[in-house]
Amino acid sequence: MPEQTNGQTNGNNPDRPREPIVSPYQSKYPDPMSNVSNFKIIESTLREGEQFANAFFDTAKKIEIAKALDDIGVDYLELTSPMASEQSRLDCTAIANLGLKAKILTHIRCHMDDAKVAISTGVDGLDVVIGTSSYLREFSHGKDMDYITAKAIEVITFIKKSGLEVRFSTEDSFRSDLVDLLSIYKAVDKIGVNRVGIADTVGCANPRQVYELVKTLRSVVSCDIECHFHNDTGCAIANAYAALEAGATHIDTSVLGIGERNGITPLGGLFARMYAGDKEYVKNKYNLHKIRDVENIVAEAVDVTVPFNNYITGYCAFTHKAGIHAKAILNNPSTYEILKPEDFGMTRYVSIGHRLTGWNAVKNRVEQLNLDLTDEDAKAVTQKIKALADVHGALSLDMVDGLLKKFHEAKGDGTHKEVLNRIESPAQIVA
Ligand SMILES: CC(=O)SCCNC(=O)CCNC(=O)[C@H](O)C(C)(C)COP(=O)(O)OP(=O)(O)OC[C@H]1O[C@@H](n2cnc3c(N)ncnc32)[C@H](O)[C@@H]1OP(=O)(O)O
Ligand SMILES: O=C(O)CCC(=O)C(=O)O
Ligand SMILES: [Zn+2]
Repeated sequence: MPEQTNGQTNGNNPDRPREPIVSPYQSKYPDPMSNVSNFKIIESTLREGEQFANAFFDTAKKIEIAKALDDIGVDYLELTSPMASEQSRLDCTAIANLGLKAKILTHIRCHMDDAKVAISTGVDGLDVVIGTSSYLREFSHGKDMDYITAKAIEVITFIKKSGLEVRFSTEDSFRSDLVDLLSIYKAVDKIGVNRVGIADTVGCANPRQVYELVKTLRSVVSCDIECHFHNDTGCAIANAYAALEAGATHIDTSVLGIGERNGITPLGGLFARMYAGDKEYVKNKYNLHKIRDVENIVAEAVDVTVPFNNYITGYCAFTHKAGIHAKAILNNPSTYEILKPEDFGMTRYVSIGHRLTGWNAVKNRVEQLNLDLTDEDAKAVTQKIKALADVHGALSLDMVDGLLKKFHEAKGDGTHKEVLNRIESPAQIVA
């Protein structure tokens, strides 16, 4: 049994019962609009992620990340525009030639020059974007909707002629006029664009607004619908889920959510959310055990640590602490877990060396250590752990084990109660 030293015991027990995830609020009937059980991931760590403040990926690192994401089974990899720099262009070509299973896309402005250079890199498809909100029309490119529509048609037609997949996206969609949006999406759908994209560029949208816009768009275009959500106001994962419920087909992600400002929908967070929606679809399609590896590669590359409360891989994502939780978790992990750690290559821990612990969790540790102690004994040691933790803070698992072993030894000659009374500090346990 692998052990932790920070007061945590591995509570995994394969003999314990597990139940399927069931929510009484889950609809009993299939929703024909919803793509929660049928979606694709456009992984943009190598595009949006490169826009993260700390990001600088050299060619070798981009290739390492691309391969790691390909191992996970993401459907697409989106790369920085080849117009960004000469090295960006060379990197696009290099990754397009790796022979990965994922389709390779690059991201360009709605501009013929960009399209020509992008096509020459050998990627499988181009993601074309142009801002349609009044902010971007006035302060970014300065073009009106007539110009944007005509240019979109010209660029898409050109890309299609080259045989590549093409997506057309409006930047800042949620601050754009609805009639403008639907008109341009209809126009590009008519000429055979493969996907249209909605982008919450400033992270202003909420799930209800997302649902409404995607549902409306779904009734207007026949092509696929991609969605891109920034996380400025904390809705990026929920918005992705709402978009899929409303009929979107593709979601943009990045590893750890890195991107411009505080980033976009994180890949791991999307996995967690979608697993709760349709576990079998997510487990069968994606290699969930690899998420930790790619997060570690990216975290190191951009010089950050994986957040303590990260979805799935945060250090406490599967740690249970309070006595009430610990007892129930040890009886049946589904009581307090919606995600099975083992499905993600992770391990559950039960933390017992603190003042919130309960005798059931301590008794479980007694059993793991094969000690012959009664329930009353476990309760007595639990009280000692609490008393020590009140004064000295949390005890490590080694300390808890030491206390249990000392108590157990002393039981042989009947001095266990005295031994417990004598211990006034953790130092005395190891003495
Ligand atoms: C919301 C997003 O994240 S969109 C993706 C953002 N990605 C990037 O910006 C990629 C990295 N960018 C770059 O390397 C550079 O900005 C380049 C190479 C794309 C352009 O560089 P520059 O020519 O020096 O222009 P600059 O960055 O100052 O301004 C952007 C130019 O693109 C134009 N533009 C902006 N958005 C678009 C668009 N979607 N479609 C067409 N043109 C656009 C602007 O009007 C401006 O043109 P100007 O040169 O006539 O002023
Ligand atoms: O191309 C897109 O759909 C999104 C572009 C982008 O990064 C954004 O609008 O935030
Ligand atoms: Zn973005």
